[in-house]
Amino acid sequence: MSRLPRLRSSPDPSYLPAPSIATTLAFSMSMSTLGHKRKAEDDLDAEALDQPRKLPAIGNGATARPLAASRSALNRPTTTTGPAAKQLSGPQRLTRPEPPKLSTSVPRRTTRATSAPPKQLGSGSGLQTKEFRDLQSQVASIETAQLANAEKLAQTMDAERAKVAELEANHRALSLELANAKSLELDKRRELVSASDEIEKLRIKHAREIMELEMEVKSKAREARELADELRLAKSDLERERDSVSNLKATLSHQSTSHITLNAQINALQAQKAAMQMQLDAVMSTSSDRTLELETAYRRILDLEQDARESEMVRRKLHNMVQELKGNIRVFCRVRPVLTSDLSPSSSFTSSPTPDDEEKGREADIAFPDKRDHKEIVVSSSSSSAMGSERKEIYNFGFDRVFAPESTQSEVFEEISLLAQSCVDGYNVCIFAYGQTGSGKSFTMEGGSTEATTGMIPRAVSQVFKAADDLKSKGWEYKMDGQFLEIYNETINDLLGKGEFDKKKHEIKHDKSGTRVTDVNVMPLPSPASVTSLLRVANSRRTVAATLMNERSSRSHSVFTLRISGTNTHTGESCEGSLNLVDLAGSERLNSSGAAGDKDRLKETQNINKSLSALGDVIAALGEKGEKGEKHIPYRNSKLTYLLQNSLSGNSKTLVSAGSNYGDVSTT
Ligand SMILES: Nc1ncnc2c1ncn2[C@@H]1O[C@H](COP(=O)(O)OP(=O)(O)OP(=O)(O)O)[C@@H](O)[C@H]1O
Repeated sequence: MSRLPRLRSSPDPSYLPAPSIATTLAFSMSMSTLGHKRKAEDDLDAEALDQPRKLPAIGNGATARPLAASRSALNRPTTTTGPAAKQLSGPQRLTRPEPPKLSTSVPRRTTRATSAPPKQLGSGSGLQTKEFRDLQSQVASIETAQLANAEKLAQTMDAERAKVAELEANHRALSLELANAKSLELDKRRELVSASDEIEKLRIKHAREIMELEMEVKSKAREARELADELRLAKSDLERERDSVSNLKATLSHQSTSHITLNAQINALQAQKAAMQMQLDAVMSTSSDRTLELETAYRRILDLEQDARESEMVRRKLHNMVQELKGNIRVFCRVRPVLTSDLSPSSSFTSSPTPDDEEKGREADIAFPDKRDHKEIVVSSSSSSAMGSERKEIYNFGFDRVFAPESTQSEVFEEISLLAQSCVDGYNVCIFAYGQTGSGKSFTMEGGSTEATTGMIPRAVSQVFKAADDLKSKGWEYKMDGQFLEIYNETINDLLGKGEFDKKKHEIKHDKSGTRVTDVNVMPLPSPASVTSLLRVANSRRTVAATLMNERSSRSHSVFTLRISGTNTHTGESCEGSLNLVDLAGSERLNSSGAAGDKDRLKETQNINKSLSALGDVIAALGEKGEKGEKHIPYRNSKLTYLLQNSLSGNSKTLVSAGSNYGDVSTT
């Protein structure tokens, strides 16, 4: 910023007042005193010229005038001629004025003294005259000198007047210059005022700029802080990046090693590939032969599949023939082992005779003499006569198969498994578990909790699923559905339903599509596991109504029916079979069941016996029909036989597993 001259409120000592005319005259008159000062002023002026020019203080009056202006006026070139011009052309020469001479009036006074000499001289001696003359001569010389001086003075006066005139001219010039200077000063003052305004504006602007700059500085400081934070973050990022770079470098070096290893492996593999390519070429060269062979084999497979389908049909026929030869109705006898519970005083084991045995006064024993075919069972009983002699009776029973107490579930199932295959082949199969309460019917049908004791129902179901799966390769696809019914007092209950027992009326319908029971749940069974869950549901539904010997489950027939429908996608054949697994109600006698004195139990037992004898009649009639041809089969005599009509008639297979314990063999 440019430095402007400072305004002054008081006159600066370096400024001299402008000389007035009077002072100029006085100045001229006292030149001698100024002579020695002139040098100093010149020096001062020279010094002032060297100094930076200063402006007079505003309001100091027009009298204040810088000497420099006067000097410059004096130094200004002029066209004036004459002595003044000569003086003005250079620095003015100031001369010491002569001392003032005596005025001309003095000689006039002297002349008057000559004409009238002092009275003292007139009365004196010659000496005094001489002195007087001397004095006169002196006066004369003085007067001469005075005259000379007066002339000189006149000349001087003229000179001074000329000087005065010159000074007056100077004065006028200076006044003019002063006026010019004043107007210049006014201009300057105006300039100064405008400059002051401008300065003020600049100050305000400057202050605003300072403020803006301060704000900018603050924002810059904030930015700097933010940048510092960012820098810190960037540094930490950089550190992390450095770490990761070092890790990457380590990984890279590791990868480089791996790369080298891989390159080596690639080279080895390429060599291997080349070798394999050669092998491939060799193989390709023989592939056409192989393709031909494959086509031949494919045709052969098609032929074999056709053969297999035909064989399957043959197998079905043969299988059925075998089953028929074995007998469409078969009866097994299974004697369960003695249990610890049988050894209790109330047990029916031989060591503790049943009321019937005691009634007859005899003990029963069982033997299995047919060790090869297992078809015979011998029951012997001994009794004492009234005379005290012992009488022994022996009964021989023949069955399609006898299972001794030590027989396992899998051995029993071996005889049944072929019937499961018959179901898949489109035949109806009925397997009955018959016997007294506790003779092992449920054990045989449902089994125990271990794999070894798994019963016939789960095994048969698994077998059916397996057989269906095996036939898939021959184009057969099967669909399975299941239902579980209970017949109690000649009333049908749905064990898969939700309603109360004995309330809902279910009717049995026979039509072309098969047997159907109204309002019962038929569940799709996609896997053996779904059958297991179905059995669990059914068991949880079975009502517990205790009798003297067992529960309601023992006093009702339960019928599990698995319906199998299959279609052959290759041949378009279809078949429908069913597997009925029936756990019959206990076949105990009225007096042994304890039902004789109980009206409800009596009705229960009568219904059980009626339905069991109806089943016996139907089976017997079916057997006779096979031998003699047409015969009426009394299916309608019980709900059970009517329900199973389709599964007992025609080419159906029926198996009765008669369960027994030692004490009850005679009843079986
Ligand atoms: N072959 C066997 N091996 C071992 N235990 C058996 C056998 N048969 C039956 N049992 C056992 O005998 C008892 C009675 O069997 P189970 O309940 O099967 O008779 P049930 O004839 O079905 O009786 P209910 O008519 O009351 O149902 C059960 O504890 C069962 O485990």
